[in-house]
Amino acid sequence: MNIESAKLVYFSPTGTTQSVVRAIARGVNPGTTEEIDITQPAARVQPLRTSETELLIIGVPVYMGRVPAIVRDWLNAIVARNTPAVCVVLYGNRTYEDALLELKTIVTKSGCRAIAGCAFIGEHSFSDPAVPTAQGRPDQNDLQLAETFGRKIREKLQAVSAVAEIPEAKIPGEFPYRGDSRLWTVDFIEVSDACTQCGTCAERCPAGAIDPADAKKIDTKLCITCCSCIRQCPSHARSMRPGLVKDAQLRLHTLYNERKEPEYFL
Ligand SMILES: Cc1cc2nc3c(=O)[nH]c(=O)nc-3n(C[C@H](O)[C@H](O)[C@H](O)COP(=O)(O)O)c2cc1C
Repeated sequence: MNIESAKLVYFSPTGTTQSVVRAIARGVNPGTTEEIDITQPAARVQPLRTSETELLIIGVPVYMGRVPAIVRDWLNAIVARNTPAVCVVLYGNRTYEDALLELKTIVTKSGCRAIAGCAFIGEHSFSDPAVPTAQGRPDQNDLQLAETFGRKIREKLQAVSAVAEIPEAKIPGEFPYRGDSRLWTVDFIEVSDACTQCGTCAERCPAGAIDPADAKKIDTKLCITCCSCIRQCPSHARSMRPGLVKDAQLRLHTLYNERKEPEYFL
């Protein structure tokens, strides 16, 4: 079967998931693509509906070994009918535990057929140039591999005449899921005098945790510690203050400095 269109769906506060999903789509090379970026709260209001005639490439980062809780309700609300789906997780060189299996299970319950899955490595959200973890990932090699994976998906689709004939991908993982998806409630962002109150951080925060009227005010109950505001501040006014997250940054840098390689399952 020929797939004429693909929907690229991703939650990607620091951009690594987005770039791998796009690279896979380049390899698949469908006629048309539509991007559905669910990083912002406003994009998670409408549920997604898909059909058998389009390919879904759906990506999330791994948070505590799991699919981020912030997008789980939206993912569970997807309405699909036999839609072939590619499940993508990005993790920060520690481990993806059961996140890929969890994503596959969610999309399957929504009516998709999970025909492929992969786990790629992205620079850890807590990484910075002084204390890096998986810095610069995904790199050129990763993105080339993502394109190759995309081409293999295309071949898998072309070898059959209907979605029901495509074997489901065997995804590693355990149930009950091992990771505890509860995130830390922590006041860890330092805002310096360089802040111009431009509002970029509040606009891009995936959790709506930053007050648009005062970038120094953060609702720690909503904050998901994704560090998008630190990365995207045009004045470099935001940083991590000492504490739980900063300690984790050093721990990750020390314990997970050996390069891991992407894996894919078809
Ligand atoms: C709250 C939180 C929890 C995370 N948990 C894990 C984890 O369990 N294992 C891991 O290897 N990386 C973990 N990471 C790192 C992200 O999975 C990784 O940096 C990913 O590439 C970020 O994707 P994005 O750039 O699309 O936002 C975590 C990041 C955050 C913010």
